[in-house]
Amino acid sequence: MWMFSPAGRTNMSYIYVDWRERATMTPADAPAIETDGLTKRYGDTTAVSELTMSVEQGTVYGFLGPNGAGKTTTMRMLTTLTKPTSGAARVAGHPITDRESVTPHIGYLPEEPPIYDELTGREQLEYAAGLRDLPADVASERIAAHLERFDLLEDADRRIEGYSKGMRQKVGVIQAVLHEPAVAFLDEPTSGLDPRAARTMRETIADLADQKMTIFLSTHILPVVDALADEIGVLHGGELVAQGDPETLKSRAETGEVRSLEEAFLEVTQDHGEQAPETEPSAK
Ligand SMILES: Nc1ncnc2c1ncn2[C@@H]1O[C@H](COP(=O)(O)OP(=O)(O)OP(=O)(O)O)[C@@H](O)[C@H]1O
Repeated sequence: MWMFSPAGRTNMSYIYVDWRERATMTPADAPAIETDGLTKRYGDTTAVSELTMSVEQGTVYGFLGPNGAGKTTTMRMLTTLTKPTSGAARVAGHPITDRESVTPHIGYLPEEPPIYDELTGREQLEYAAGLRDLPADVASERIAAHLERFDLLEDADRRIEGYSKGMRQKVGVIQAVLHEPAVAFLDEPTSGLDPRAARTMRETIADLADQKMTIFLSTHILPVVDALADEIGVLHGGELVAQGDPETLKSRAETGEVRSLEEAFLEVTQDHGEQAPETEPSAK
């Protein structure tokens, strides 16, 4: 269980009292995520091809790729929502074929957060907490703290049907991490957020990682990845075409020259001629 520090939102520091419970869910030496030849085909389309990767516990993994690269398909396989055609993966130490074992340890923010228009924000989060069997007192404390952090307290008792896209996104993210999963899969978490909310989101992700939650972060906003990721993987045409820590990816092996993450991204994905990714702010 966690709570805000007495200084509240101003110093943005969470205090997680009970993170050990989460940390022990994954065997101490097991990677948070490991895949071996993970492949998904839809008819003639190979969405993900022979993906082999490993993500350490308590790290932020930036998962990049142009549109159609296979990022969502990968996340859907790792969150047990779709079955691989071949290959294997373990999340939090459990094989993804064992859905019941994996799901208690993961949270997922998909592109469209699964929320109900007819509920209020607070009811939606209480519902999500109930699905995760959180005790009511723990749930209400966490919900209140998250709502405050994301500046949603005033709107918490309004129906979601009247929420903006950004407010929906905030609810979606909160419900993905409310149960303090070992691994959170976040697909474009800053989507629709204004600059202040986007900053809160980045700080929240950093805090969660500090408290040993593994964050699998997919976004086209490269500065967010540059700021947060311990490791980056670039998917292209379903294949992992580059992997490493941000500094290694940005330095050109031959010359040692350091380029921006955007330049590195464009270079490793240039063969197939995709457009430049969305950036924040625009690079030139
Ligand atoms: N249910 C499906 N049926 C058929 N093809 C699919 C399906 N889901 C994804 N694909 C195909 O798989 C490929 C990878 O799609 P995916 O949505 O995983 O990419 P992405 O990297 O998440 O893209 P974006 O950045 O645009 O969200 C694409 O060619 C897509 O058309």
